[in-house]
Amino acid sequence: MNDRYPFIVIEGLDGTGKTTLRKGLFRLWEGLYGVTPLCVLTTNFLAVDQAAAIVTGKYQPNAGNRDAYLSAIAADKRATLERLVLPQRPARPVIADRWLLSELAFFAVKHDMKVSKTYEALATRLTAAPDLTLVLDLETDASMSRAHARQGDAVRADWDVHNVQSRVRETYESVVTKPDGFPLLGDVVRLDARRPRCEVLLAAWDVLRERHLVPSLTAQVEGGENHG
Ligand SMILES: Cc1cn([C@H]2C[C@H](O)[C@@H](COP(=O)(O)OP(=O)(O)O)O2)c(=O)[nH]c1=O
Repeated sequence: MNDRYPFIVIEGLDGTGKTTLRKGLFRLWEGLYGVTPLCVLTTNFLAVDQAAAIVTGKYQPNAGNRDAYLSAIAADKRATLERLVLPQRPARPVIADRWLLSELAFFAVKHDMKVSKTYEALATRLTAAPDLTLVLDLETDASMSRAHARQGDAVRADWDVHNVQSRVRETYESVVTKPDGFPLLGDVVRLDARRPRCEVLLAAWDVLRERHLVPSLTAQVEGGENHG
């Protein structure tokens, strides 16, 4: 096992179980290896001068602020890579709650922008890809009712509605079925999120193991190595 830990992205509609899976992976890494992952979000407001463009472009999207928003999230992602993800990878895995796929869907749904066009705009600014993008897939009705049942859930009328979420899901699907066109997503693996959460966690862990993204426990014991 080299000392480079993986950068893992979890994508999926609200309510599909991203937080649940992230917490499960976090505990497995801590419990099995004594290594605490770093968890980041799709936007971390690290490019401070871009914060206003991010908030306006996300919550009041219109044709006039589209390009400024795209450029702002590219700058924020670049700052997140340079200041959080890349420096931490020698020491711990990094798990992102949403990353590029969510942005492709936002621009497709809100601005009718082709995913290839959004991708190109972001790709020119990004220096590194995750090893893996896990896409939690669940019928829109089911994800929405899970999300709405959540305590304190803030529902947005222009986003958390069935026809919008269905279009977001269709966009995910269009990308997941053509991953070769989107190398900055890393390996893209769809997980069936209808299953009980322990099965989803096991499936995700199997994907990591198959790709040698988790250290082998035997090697660790034999080598007396402790990554903590
Ligand atoms: C994964 C999962 C979550 N839930 C609940 C827990 C949460 O209240 C809600 C949403 O899960 P959550 O993990 O918060 O999803 P996301 O981060 O993608 O929005 O659904 C279930 O009822 N069953 C499940 O299998």
